[in-house]
Amino acid sequence: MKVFKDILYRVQIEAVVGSTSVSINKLQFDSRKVELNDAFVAIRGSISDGHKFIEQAVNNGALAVICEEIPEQIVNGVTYVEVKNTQQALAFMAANYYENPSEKLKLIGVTGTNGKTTIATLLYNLFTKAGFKVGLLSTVNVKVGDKAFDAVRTTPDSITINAYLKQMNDEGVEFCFMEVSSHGIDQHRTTALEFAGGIFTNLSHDHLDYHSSFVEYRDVKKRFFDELPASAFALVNTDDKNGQVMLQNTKAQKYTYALKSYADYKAQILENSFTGLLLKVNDQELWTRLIGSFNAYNVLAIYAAAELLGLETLESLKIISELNSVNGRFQYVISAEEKITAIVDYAHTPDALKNVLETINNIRTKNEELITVVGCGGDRDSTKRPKMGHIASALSTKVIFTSDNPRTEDPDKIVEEVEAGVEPQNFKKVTSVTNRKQAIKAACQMAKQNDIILIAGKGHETYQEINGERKDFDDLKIVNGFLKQLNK
Ligand SMILES: CC(=O)N[C@H]1[C@@H](OP(=O)(O)OP(=O)(O)OC[C@H]2O[C@@H](n3ccc(=O)[nH]c3=O)[C@H](O)[C@@H]2O)O[C@H](CO)[C@@H](O)[C@@H]1O[C@H](C)C(=O)N[C@@H](C)C(=O)N[C@H](CCC(=O)O)C(=O)O
Ligand SMILES: Nc1ncnc2c1ncn2[C@@H]1O[C@H](COP(=O)(O)OP(=O)(O)OP(=O)(O)O)[C@@H](O)[C@H]1O
Ligand SMILES: N[C@H](CCC[C@H](N)C(=O)O)C(=O)O
Ligand SMILES: [Mg+2]
Repeated sequence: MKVFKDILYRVQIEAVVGSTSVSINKLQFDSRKVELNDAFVAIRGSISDGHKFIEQAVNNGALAVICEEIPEQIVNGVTYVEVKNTQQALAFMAANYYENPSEKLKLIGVTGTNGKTTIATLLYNLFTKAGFKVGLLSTVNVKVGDKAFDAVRTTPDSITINAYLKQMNDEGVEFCFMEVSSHGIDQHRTTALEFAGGIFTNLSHDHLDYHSSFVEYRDVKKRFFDELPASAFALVNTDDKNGQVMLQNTKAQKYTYALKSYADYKAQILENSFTGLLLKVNDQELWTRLIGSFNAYNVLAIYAAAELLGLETLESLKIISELNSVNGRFQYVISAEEKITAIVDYAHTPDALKNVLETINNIRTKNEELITVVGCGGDRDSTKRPKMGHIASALSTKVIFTSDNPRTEDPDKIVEEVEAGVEPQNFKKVTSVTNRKQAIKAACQMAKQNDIILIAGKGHETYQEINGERKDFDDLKIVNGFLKQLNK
C-alpha cells in the first residue's frame, strides 16, 4: 500500500474531490484490471476513451480516479483528481510508486527509426561481458541481469517500465539500456524517467499512420532529447540530417558520431565482407562480426557510448570484436550441399530493406541470384507498402511478395499494395505467394547453387498474427527446414 498523496508528487493537479491521504494498492490504466483499493488512470486513447470506464473501475473497487475531467456522477469515498494530461500524470505516478528506480542506475535510451534493438542489445552484451550487472528493455526481450522476460512492445507502458527498473534496483543492476519508440515518447511512457544518456540512430519513413507527418514524427523524437537533463549525454549520428536537429534544444552534453562527416567519434570502413567489418575508429582498428555498412554506425555508436559511460577503450574494443549479431538481425544459414545462403532480417521499413539489400549486393557476385521474400504488416503505416515493393524489386534479381503480420487486414490486399510499387521493368522478377510458409518454400525451390535468399520483415518474431491470433511461425526455422529437404 502507498499513500496516494506521495504518489502524486510532481503531478500537476487541476482539481481534487475527496482525500489524497488514502492508501492505494496498485496503479491501473485498464478498468478491467482494477481491483480493490487500486487507483485508476483514465487515458484518452485512439480507439476508446478511458473516461468511459471510470464507473466500471469504481465498481471494481477503485479508491482513486485520475482523469482529465471529473465525472458528473461522483461516488462517496472515492477520490477524484483532475490533471491536464493523464498519460503524463501516469508516468510521474509510476515513477513515484516504484520509488524513482531510474535515478538509482544509469539509464540510456536509444531512439531512431532503425538500429534501436541492435544498439541496445549490443550495449547490454558489451557491459555484461565487461563484468557489470545490466538491464535491457527491447523489442526482442527484457533482461534483468541474466533473467529474460518476454517483451510485448518496444517501449512498454510507464508502469511496466518502472516495475522492471525497480526489479533491476533490487538485483543490483548498474546500467540499463532501453529502446525509446516514437509511440513511447508521444504517449509519455518515458516521461519522468531520469536518463544518463540518449542515443539517436537515424530517421526515415515509418509510422506515418500514427504521426500525421514526417515533421511531427521527427519532433516527437526530438522531444526525447529536449527533455534530457544537463548531466546526461546526447549522442547523435550526424550523417543523418536530423542528427543536428535532435541536439538543437537539448541541455545534455552533445556528442556526435559519423562515417561521412566530421564528428567526435569517427569511423571508416576498411573491409566489408560476409564475415564482418573491419573499421578504423578514431585511429584504432576494430573488427566486428556484424555485417553491412549500416552496422558500422551501430558499432560506432556502442563504442562511443561505452567510452562516455567510462569503459576503458582497449577493453571495449576487445569485447566489441567478440560480439555476435542480434537475434533476427542479418542471421543466416548456409545449406550443406548447394551452399544456398538464407538470411533472416527484421527490415520492416523502406530504409532498412534498402540497406540490407545493398549490403547483400555489395557482397555477392554477379553469378548469384538474390531472391527476396518480403511483405508488410497490417494495421500499420500502409504508405510504406509500395515503397518497399519498389525497393525489393529494384534491388533483387527475384522477389516473392508475401504476408507479414496481416493482423486484422486482408492479406491479399496488402500484397496488392506492395505490388503497386513495382516499376514495369521489374515486373518479370516478381511473383506473389500470400502464404508466408509457401513463399519461403518457393524461394528455396527457385534457388540454385550459391544463390542468396533474403527473408525480410519478421526477424526474431516467433509468431504470425492473423486476425488477432498469434500462431507459431519462425522464418529461420522454416527456411532451415526447407533447405534441409532440398539436400535429401
Ligand atoms: C497506437 C498505440 O500505441 N496504442 C496504444 C494505446 O492504445 P489506444 O490509445 O488505442 O487505447 P484504447 O484502446 O483507445 O483505450 C484507451 C484507454 O482505455 C482503457 N480501457 C479500454 C477498454 C476498457 O474496457 N477499459 C479501459 O480502461 C485502455 O486501457 C486505455 O488506457 O494505449 C494502450 C495502453 O497504453 C496501448 O496498449 C496501445 O498500444 C497498442 C497495443 C499498440 O499496438 N502499440 C504499438 C503501435 C506500439 O506502441 N508500437 C511501438 C513500436 C513502434 C516502433 O517500432 O518504433 C512500441 O513502442 O512498441
Ligand atoms: N543503423 C541502422 N541503419 C539502418 N538500418 C538499420 C540499422 N541497424 C539495423 N538496421 C536494419 O533495420 C532492421 C531493424 O533493426 P533493429 O531491430 O535494430 O531496429 P529497431 O529500431 O529496434 O526497430 P523497431 O522500430 O522495430 O524496434 C535490421 O534488421 C536491419 O535491417
Ligand atoms: N515495431 C514495429 C514492428 C513491425 C514488424 C513487422 N513484422 C510488422 O508486423 O509490421 C511496429 O509495430 O510497427
Ligand atoms: Mg526495436
